[in-house]
Amino acid sequence: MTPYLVCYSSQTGTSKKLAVDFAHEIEQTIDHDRIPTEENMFEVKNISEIEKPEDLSCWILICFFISSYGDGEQCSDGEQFYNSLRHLENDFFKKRGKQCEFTMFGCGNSLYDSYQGAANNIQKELSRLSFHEIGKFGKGDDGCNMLMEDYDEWKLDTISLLQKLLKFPLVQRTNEYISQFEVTESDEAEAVLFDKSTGPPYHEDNPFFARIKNIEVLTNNEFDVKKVVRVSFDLEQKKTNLRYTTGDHIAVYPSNSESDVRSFLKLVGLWHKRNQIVRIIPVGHSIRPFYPIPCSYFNICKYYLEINASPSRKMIHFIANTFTEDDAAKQSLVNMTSNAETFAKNVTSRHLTISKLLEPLGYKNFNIPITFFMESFGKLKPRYYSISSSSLEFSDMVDMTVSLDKDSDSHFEGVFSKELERILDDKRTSEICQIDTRLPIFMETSKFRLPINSKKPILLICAGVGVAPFRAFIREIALKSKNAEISKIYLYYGLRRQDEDFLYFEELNEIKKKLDGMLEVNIAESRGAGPKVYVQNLLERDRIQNW
Ligand SMILES: Cc1cc2nc3c(=O)[nH]c(=O)nc-3n(C[C@H](O)[C@H](O)[C@H](O)COP(=O)(O)O)c2cc1C
Repeated sequence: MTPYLVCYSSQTGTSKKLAVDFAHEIEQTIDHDRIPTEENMFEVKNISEIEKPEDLSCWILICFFISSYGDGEQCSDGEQFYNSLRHLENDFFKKRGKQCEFTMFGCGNSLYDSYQGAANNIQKELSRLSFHEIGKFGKGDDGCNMLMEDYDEWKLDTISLLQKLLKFPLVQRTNEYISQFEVTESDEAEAVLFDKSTGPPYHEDNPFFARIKNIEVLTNNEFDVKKVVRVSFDLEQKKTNLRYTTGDHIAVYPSNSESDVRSFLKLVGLWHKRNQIVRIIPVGHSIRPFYPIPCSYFNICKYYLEINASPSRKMIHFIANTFTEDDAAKQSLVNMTSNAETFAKNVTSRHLTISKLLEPLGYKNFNIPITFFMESFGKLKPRYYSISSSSLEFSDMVDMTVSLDKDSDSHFEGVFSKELERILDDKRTSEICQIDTRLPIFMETSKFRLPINSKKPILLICAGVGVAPFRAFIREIALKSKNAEISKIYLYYGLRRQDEDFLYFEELNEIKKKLDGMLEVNIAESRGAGPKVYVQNLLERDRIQNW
């Protein structure tokens, strides 16, 4: 067992990514030749892997990375841990003569009322149990695109504090880049991509390649600026045993577009070698390979590496000082990173990818090894969506409703949005209007559920594509209405223009007729011919109603 633990709780992977990075960075500062251990000293674990909170005293120090969900609540992987923690008596660890220390970094979004609720709650409980907190409580704010900035600043302070307290023998750091990977070219056959032969159970590390049964555009605007599509997947349940409950989430692994892969491989000088099979093996223990070995450069970049991730200020600063000898290019990057606000304005808020950022400075002026990006960007993350079908109605099929992320001003397009656009194009051009595409998916359970057997009215409030899970709930209630008494549903739905982006218009009208007064649809139109109306205006109007 290692003496130090880095423990994360995460819904969509941000905290996990930071925890892995933190362990990796601190390991890099330790001179392992002068310390009698063969393994790394910082182990990374998901919070759900800690069987009981009493076990926390096994480690000298625990560095927590905790994300908040719901209304300042724990992510699903952290719920059980937090509940058990709350049941321990005051000063639990002190009374047992244990001296335990922790650091805390929370991931949250300041637009939520309970900003950092989950991290705050764990911190409070640990202090009550006489865990001693070291350093500053770090808070990463996703709300103003500052999460990575906040993290980098906290990391710098925390690592130097831990170095002093734990008295590690330190390696001398320079601007020199030392790769954490060993790269060898190979003439072997490529390993199977996303091993399709692995059967159930399907999960994040073993997604199911689901066939797209149907894809349709739900919006109706001339220039398709805000396009929303419904995608239906065949779950092939008899074979896969994949199940979901209405209100759950579906996660999809997108792949990077060929043009993005081309730009990226040109940047790292490997486009001409794109089909070369390579073995890229991590040297230390802190990074695990997230791609098959051996694999071609092209496939690593297309299916596994997050090449469109947002570059951090620290990363660009390092590139300026380490990977270019061109003074003009260097100076331009140094200016860009001079302070957090300039960087956020010029890079982060413009959604610049690394290829787009460096292209105007000339790819030939940089000599950046692909391994640097493998360390910095990591694995292509799955994208999570609310399921918009009812499992009671269709157990063998799952629908999701996706708004395609496209910003014509900054030329930004989301990775999955681009892929869906391509699939729509393929469908349009194929003669029989059919699609033959499979995408890697898995299911994620959630706490978002209809009340059980309640006769109370149900109030559903949403805007735009937020109607997705409500469509599933409404369809489910309509199905139940055949055999049972149901609650009255009030839907408050904000949209821009009824004739353009009223998603599921016909479906909702049909259900409304069928439910005979038990579904009330209230539309707030913000860009229609009349005055701007938002859902809050309708709620204010109807607040006297007896919901
Ligand atoms: C549905 C939802 C609810 C959220 N609720 C909160 C919240 O109550 N408080 C908060 O500080 N952040 C909240 N967040 C923001 C996330 O904590 C933040 O984006 C974080 O970086 C996600 O980390 P993860 O990828 O590790 O799950 C919420 C995000 C989502 C999508």
